[in-house]
Formats: sequence, structure tokens, C-alpha cells
Amino acid sequence: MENIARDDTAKVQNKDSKANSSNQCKIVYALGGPGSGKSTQCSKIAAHLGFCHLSAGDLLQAEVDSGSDWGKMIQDSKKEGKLVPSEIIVKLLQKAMQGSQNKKFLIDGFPRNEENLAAAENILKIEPDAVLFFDCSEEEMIRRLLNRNQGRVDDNIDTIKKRLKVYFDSTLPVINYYSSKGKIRKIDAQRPIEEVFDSVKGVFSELKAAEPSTNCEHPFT
Ligand SMILES: Nc1ncnc2c1ncn2[C@@H]1O[C@H](COP(=O)(O)OP(=O)(O)OP(=O)(O)O)[C@@H](O)[C@H]1O
Ligand SMILES: O=c1ccn([C@@H]2O[C@H](COP(=O)(O)O)[C@@H](O)[C@H]2O)c(=O)[nH]1
Ligand SMILES: [Mg+2]
Repeated sequence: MENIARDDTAKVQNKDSKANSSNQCKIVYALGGPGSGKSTQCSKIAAHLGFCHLSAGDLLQAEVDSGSDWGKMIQDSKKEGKLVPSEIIVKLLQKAMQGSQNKKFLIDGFPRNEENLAAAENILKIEPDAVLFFDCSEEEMIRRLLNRNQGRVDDNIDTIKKRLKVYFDSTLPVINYYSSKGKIRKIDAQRPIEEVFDSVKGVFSELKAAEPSTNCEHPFT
């Protein structure tokens, strides 16, 4: 599977990639704990700021719904709050990015562990321009997930506890890595949806202000 993914890597490049600078993309990651509001905010960013929103969890769920060979394994992982092998999500992201005319991607809920991070850098060959970190208390995340009411197999207290453990053990180190690279934009996600979105818009305004005024094919806003 890794070989198939590698064959196509040159088609998805962004400004931090070494190759193919003529095909520049803007890439923003959205990370945070389960229920921190990543997908809620990403939907609003896509609607208001013209990004293509790619939710890793939704891409995996689409595989389950399509009855693909990976479907059962993905569904079992989701029920257990476990992460699927990186090559699967990389393949799905790659297909979605290549199928989009948009060059501004908002990747929601990936990378979630160090294996994902290595796959993003070495197989997808993407580097985020910025990483939105939705910071929310554990109590509030649990409250939101138990009230989500979307029929998700993982919105029950046993699975939520497992997902929180994966988040604290595996995703926080990824957030710390991007923090050390100066890419994290931390947002207080504990507040009401519109207040959080005001902060999100502020982040994109700052990113736009910081980008070079010339030769910018895909501006942040
Ligand atoms: N700021 C907020 N205040 C109150 N409720 C919120 C807020 N943001 C999102 N919600 C609600 O909390 C629930 C979880 O939000 P959302 O699905 O966006 O979280 P998520 O971070 O994408 O979670 P997951 O990691 O499970 O995909 C949803 O029911 C959503 O409507
Ligand atoms: O990169 C990823 C993203 C998601 N998963 C699996 O999907 C579920 C649900 O994801 P949400 O982002 O919360 O919708 C997650 O718990 C994992 O089982 C993954 O493996 N890798
Ligand atoms: Mg989500």
C-alpha cells in the first residue's frame, strides 16, 4: 500500500515541500481533543474562508459506509477508540486532495500520533502552514460528546475514555512538536461556538497579514 501512495506524492505539494513549488497549496491542520469542536469550527472556516475541509474521521467513516475492504477494521477501531494504520488515512487524504480543485486544505483530526506525523511528512509530503489547536477541558469535551446525538458508535463513555487516552498519550506530543516549530495557534475552545469562531477568524487574519504580499496564489482569506 505504501508503494501505491508513493507513486502519487508529487501531485500534492505545499510551500514547505522541497519539490514542485509551482503547485503550491495552503495547508492548515485542526487538532484538539475529542469533542473540542474541531469539525464544528472547520465547517465554518470552509464556509467563510473558502478552504476545502477534509475530516480524517469523516473520510474513514465514508469507507465504512461504502462497504470497502477496510470498512470492518475501521469500524472496529472507531468503536475501540483506536487509530487506524497511517497508510489508510494517508491514502484517503491523498485521493481527496488530488480530487479537489481547491488549493487551500483544512485537515481536521490528522495527524494524531507520531506515525501519522511521519507519514504526512514522508509519504504525503505535506507540511502545515499553521496548526489550529482547539484547547478545551476534559470535562467539557465529555459533556459535548455525550450530548452530540449523531449516532456515532464512539460517543459512549467507555469509548470516550479510550479516545481521551489516545489524545493525551499520542496527539498531544504531535501538538508539542508543532509548537516547537512555531506553528501552533492555540484557541480557547471552551467558549460558545461563535466566540471560538471569532478567535479562529483572528488567527486567519494574522496569517494573511504575515504572508508575503507578492506572488501569493492562494491567500489565507
Ligand atoms: N464551542 C462549543 N460549545 C458548545 N458545544 C459545542 C462547541 N463546539 C462544538 N460543540 C458541540 O460539541 C459536539 C462535538 O463537536 P465537534 O463534532 O465539532 O467536535 P470534534 O472536535 O470534531 O470531535 P471529534 O474529535 O469526536 O470529531 C457537537 O455536538 C457540537 O455541536
Ligand atoms: O487520523 C485519524 C482520524 C480518525 N481516526 C479514527 O476515526 C475516529 C473518529 O475520528 P474523529 O476525528 O473523532 O471524527 C477516531 O477515534 C479513530 O478511530 C483515525 O484512526 N485516524
Ligand atoms: Mg470531528
